[in-house]
Amino acid sequence: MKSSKTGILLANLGTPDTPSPKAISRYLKEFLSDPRVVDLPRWKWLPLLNGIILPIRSRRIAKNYGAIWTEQGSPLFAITQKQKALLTEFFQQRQQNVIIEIGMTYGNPSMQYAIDNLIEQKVDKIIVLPLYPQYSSTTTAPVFDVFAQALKRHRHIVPFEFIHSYHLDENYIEALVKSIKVRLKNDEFLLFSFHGIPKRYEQEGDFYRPQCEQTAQAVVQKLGLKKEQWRLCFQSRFGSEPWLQPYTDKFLETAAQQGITKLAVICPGFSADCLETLEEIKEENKRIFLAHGGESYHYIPALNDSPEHIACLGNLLLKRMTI
Ligand SMILES: C=CC1=C(C)c2cc3[nH]c(cc4nc(cc5[nH]c(cc1n2)c(C)c5CCC(=O)O)C(CCC(=O)O)=C4C)c(C)c3C=C
Ligand SMILES: [Fe+2]
Ligand SMILES: [Fe+2]
Repeated sequence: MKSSKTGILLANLGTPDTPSPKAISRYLKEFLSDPRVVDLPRWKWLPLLNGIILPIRSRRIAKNYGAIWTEQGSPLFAITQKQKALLTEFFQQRQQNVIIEIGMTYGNPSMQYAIDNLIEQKVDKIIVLPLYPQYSSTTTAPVFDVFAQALKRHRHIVPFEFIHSYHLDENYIEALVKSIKVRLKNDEFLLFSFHGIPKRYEQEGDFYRPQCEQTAQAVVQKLGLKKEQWRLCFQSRFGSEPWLQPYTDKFLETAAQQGITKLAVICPGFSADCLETLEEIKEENKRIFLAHGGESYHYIPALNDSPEHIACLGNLLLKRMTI
C-alpha cells in the first residue's frame, strides 16, 4: 500500500528580495494594497500609497533593512529557511513522508510557487501553518486568501487543514517560558510587545488582542511574575487612526518615571526575528527607553530556529497528520 504524503506549507508575511528601495517598494506595494491590511476605500488609499507612502517609506526603511540584512537574505527569510530545514529533519527522524514548502503572503517565495510545487509532487493532503501564534484578520486571514487563490489554478483541491492559531499551545508557552527564564534577570521588568493593528479592526470583530493577552497571562503564570513585574503593549503602529493600546514606544517614554529602569522585552507574536523586532524593538525602542531615564534594556530574541520552537511547530503539525 502506498504511504500517504503530506505537504506542509509554512506561511509567513514575506519580506523584500533585497534591501534596496526598489525591492522594498515592490514588496510594500503588494503588502499594503491588500484590503485586509489597509481597508480604506481604494480610490482614497491607492493614490496615497503609490504617490506618497511608497516613495518615502521605501527609501526611509532601506537603511534599516540594510542594517539587519544577512548573507542569506533578510532575517525573516533566512530564519524561515532554517525552520524548514530543521522541520524536515524532525519529520525524517519520525519516518513521516512530508514535503515542506515556504509560502509567503507577499513577495517570495510566493504562495503560488509553494502550492504548485506541493501539487506537482502529488501530496495527498496539505497542512497550512501560518507562522502567527495569535490569529489576526491582518495576517492569518490573508494567508487563507492567498492559499485559496493559489488553488484556483488547479483542478484538484487537495484535502487540507488550516492551523488557525496556537496562542495557548503547551509547547509554545513552554518554549517562551524557557527562553525568558535563561535571559530575564531577577531585578528586570518584563515587557511583552505584540505587533499592533488598528483599534477599529478589533471593534469590527478581530479577536487578536484577547489571544495576545492569553499568551502573556499563560507565560507570566508559569514564571510566577507579579502584576507589577510585567506589562503588555502593542508596537509598530502605522497611519493616523488609533491602534491597539498601550503603545510600546509611549510606555517606554514614561516607564522610568514609574520606577521601571531595568527592562527586558519579548515579542511572542513573531515566530522569526525581522525588521520589526531587530530594528524597531531591539535598537530604536532601546534608544527611546535610555533617553527617558532607563538604565538597562535588552531584547529577548524570537523563538526562531531554537530546538524548543522546532519541537513546538513539529508537534503542532504531527497532531494534524495522525488524526
Ligand atoms: C499598515 C498596516 C499594518 C498592519 C495592520 C500590520 C499588522 C501586522 N504585521 C505583522 C508582522 C510584520 N509586519 C512587518 C512589517 C511591516 N508591517 C507594516 C504594516 C502593518 N502591519 C509595514 C508597513 C511593515 C514594513 C516595515 C515598516 O515600514 O515598518 C514585518 C517585518 C517584515 C520584514 O521584512 O522583516 C512583520 C513580521 C503582524 C504580526 C501584524 C498583526 C498582528
Ligand atoms: Fe506589520
Ligand atoms: Fe514598522
